[in-house]
Amino acid sequence: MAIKYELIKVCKQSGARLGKIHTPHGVIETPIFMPVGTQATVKAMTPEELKKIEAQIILSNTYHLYLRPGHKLVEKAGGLHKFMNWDKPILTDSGGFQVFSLGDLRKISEEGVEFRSHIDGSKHFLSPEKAIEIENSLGADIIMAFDECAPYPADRQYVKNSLERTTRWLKRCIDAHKYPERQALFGIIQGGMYKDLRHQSLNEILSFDLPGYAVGGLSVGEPKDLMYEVLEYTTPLMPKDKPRYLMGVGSPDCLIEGVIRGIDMFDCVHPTRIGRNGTAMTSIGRVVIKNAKYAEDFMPLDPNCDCYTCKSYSRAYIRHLFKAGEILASRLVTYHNLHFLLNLMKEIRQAIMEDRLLDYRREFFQKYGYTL
Ligand SMILES: O=c1[nH]cnc2cc3nc(NCCN4CCOCC4)[nH]c3cc12
Repeated sequence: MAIKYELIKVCKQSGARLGKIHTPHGVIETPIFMPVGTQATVKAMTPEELKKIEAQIILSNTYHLYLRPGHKLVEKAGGLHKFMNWDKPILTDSGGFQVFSLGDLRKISEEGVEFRSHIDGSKHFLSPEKAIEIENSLGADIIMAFDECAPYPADRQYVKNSLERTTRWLKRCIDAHKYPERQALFGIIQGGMYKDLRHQSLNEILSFDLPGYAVGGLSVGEPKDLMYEVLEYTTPLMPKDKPRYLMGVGSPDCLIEGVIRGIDMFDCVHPTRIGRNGTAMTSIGRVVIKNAKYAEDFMPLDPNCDCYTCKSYSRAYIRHLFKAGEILASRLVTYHNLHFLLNLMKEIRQAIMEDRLLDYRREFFQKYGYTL
């Protein structure tokens, strides 16, 4: 088996789970947040810095690496781990989501999707077989099936047709997968915001015995409460002995709410993307550092944080770096934001261990300024 999920404990206060995923590149403690390294780098971070903040697994994008530098080149380099000098677990998505959201989508058919590259406009075709070929070349420990993430909103019939095609595509992914013993293929549950369609997709995807499953089709612009509602009638029907991955999530409140609803794995570009724009996630809410009010503020970004950025620099200095267009600006706030989310997950794991996750949520929300 490419990976083994070990369920350690279920929180008495909620559906939250504490677990471990054993992979060929090491163990992942769940619930976990996966920093996104789209083009074989978590932007502005070195692998050593990622290890310093205790990142346990990172995500890379198949669509981007196929277009540039090409999956065959990465394979020649010895695979993604060697190419990017990251010896811990890696997860790659299948590229489907990026094609729908980035590429100039030309047409979608039973065979796959034809699109133009967002880099040079060149024409390409991605199918379940092609996606798996690319992911096999990249060599990630966990690879995602080629699916369609239905847009939001979308009408019932479209969502039904789309989820049924995603199921047919999953079968083709399984048949095309060359290394099931060392790369764990996860299926992705679709079904939009329709309870009956979610259950149909769940039954179809779970009919394939896979090492893990993702909840797709969420974090696509729907209200957060709607996302929580879909999770409430989806995760309880997922296998307890397999990891559950909520794709594209997210912000601190969504991470806590997702864990409470039984999710084990999360990824989002949020902390790194807003970090590069100078927005810091702190224990007392967001700090938009370019704001003039920080010009002579010699406090750390987050007075309650013990990360390198917060121990070494002031808000005034970091604001100066952004105003001066210095590269270090992005690095310091990215470093802090990732540390903030990874530390949040560590505190969540501790709260599950002590059966006090709902208390933790209340305390965090009060400090962070969320409303329950
Ligand atoms: O069904 C899916 N299948 C395969 N990959 C996905 C990736 C996904 N990513 C999001 N949301 C990401 C939303 N981001 C939030 C931050 O800003 C960029 C977009 N939702 C997603 C759904 C899927």
